Amino acid sequence: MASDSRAAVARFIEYLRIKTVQPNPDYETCTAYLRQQADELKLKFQAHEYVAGKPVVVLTWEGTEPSLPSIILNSHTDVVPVFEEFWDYPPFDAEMVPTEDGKDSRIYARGTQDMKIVGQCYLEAVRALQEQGKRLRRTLHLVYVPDEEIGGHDGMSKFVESPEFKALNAGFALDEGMANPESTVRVFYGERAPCWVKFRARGNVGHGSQFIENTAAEKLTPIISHLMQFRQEQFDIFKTPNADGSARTLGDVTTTNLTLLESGVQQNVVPESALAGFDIRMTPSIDYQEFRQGLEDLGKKHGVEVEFTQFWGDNTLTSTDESNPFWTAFKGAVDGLGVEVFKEIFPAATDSRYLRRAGVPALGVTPLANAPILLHDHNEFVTRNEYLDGIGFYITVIQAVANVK
Ligand SMILES: CSCC[C@H](NC(C)=O)C(=O)O
Ligand SMILES: [Zn+2]
Ligand SMILES: [Zn+2]
Repeated sequence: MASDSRAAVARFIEYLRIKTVQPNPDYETCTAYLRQQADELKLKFQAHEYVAGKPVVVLTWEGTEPSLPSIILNSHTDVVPVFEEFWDYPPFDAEMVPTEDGKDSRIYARGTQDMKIVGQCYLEAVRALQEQGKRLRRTLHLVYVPDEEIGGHDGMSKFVESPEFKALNAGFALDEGMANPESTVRVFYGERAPCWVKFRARGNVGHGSQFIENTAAEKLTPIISHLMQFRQEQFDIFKTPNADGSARTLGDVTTTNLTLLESGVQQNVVPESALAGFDIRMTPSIDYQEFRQGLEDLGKKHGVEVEFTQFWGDNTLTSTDESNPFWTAFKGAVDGLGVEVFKEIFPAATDSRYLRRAGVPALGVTPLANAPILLHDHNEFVTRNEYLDGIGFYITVIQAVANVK
């Protein structure tokens, strides 16, 4: 833990108060804050703008063996919008509210869980290690990316393609995970891939009182039925326990949701067009290209246009066995802390997918056990002790992975 926990909490609060909220995040103030941190910690500071106004900030602490592949400690700086009227405390004040037993305080702010706690813990862990006079073998790059919450297309996606990224010579990365109401810390070694597909049907029009044939809705209906049936099959699998009796997780199955329906102008007019859009998340064990082809064939069979607005075709997983020395180091460190980890596939999409596809093994971890899942929710909070324990977690874990030989 940091030697001065009061100051560590004050810095977290300062970070939380920066309104990096989509759709107009204040990245300028955020970058100034990170520059200040870099100055205090004597870290090399770089800000790269692959898209104007959307900085990727890299803070570097050189290791004693800088030729070894480095460690990326990644976090995104943006946060999702709020419905302020549903919050008990202003979402960008980071108010500290004592818990009922008086032993802790809740810090309420958008981004506490997702994921400013992680970004600030990295900084505090480096500060504590420096105060202890430690040097690490491998170079650390604390990477602060924009726009993860809207897909990372102008952030991590562009960064991993850049010469600046290649120059980092990264060998391993830590990124975000998710809180766990259970007692274990969730560790994500892969992600489900987004497949966002739209089916647009066009058909005959006419008076709503007639038997019009080949209407747009008539063409779209079997497609919706087909995908709803697939949804049910997967849901049934999800509800069936594993052979060892444990519950399946979302990462084990493919989910399908009908999220867009557009059609119609007036109730007695048969519409010319109808659209159904689905948010499908593919579990990494299926063949993504085959799945995509199946959707294209489905559209063709019913004479309907198919458009993929998002399709992630890579299912690289991070090894969680002895073949990956960073996993061994990570697991040994958390075991030493008495923390039990639960390995999972992340149900949604994070910037880790860009890192894994670029060949950098990544683990997604947010050290919040016995904590409600509040990302994107009203009244998002973490407690002061969770934050301070998080710093302790990273002090141990960062040393372990950065000292891998
Ligand atoms: C396909 S880009 C969208 C990214 C977003 N990420 C999260 C973590 O919510 C999602 O999975 O919906
Ligand atoms: Zn996040
Ligand atoms: Zn998020």
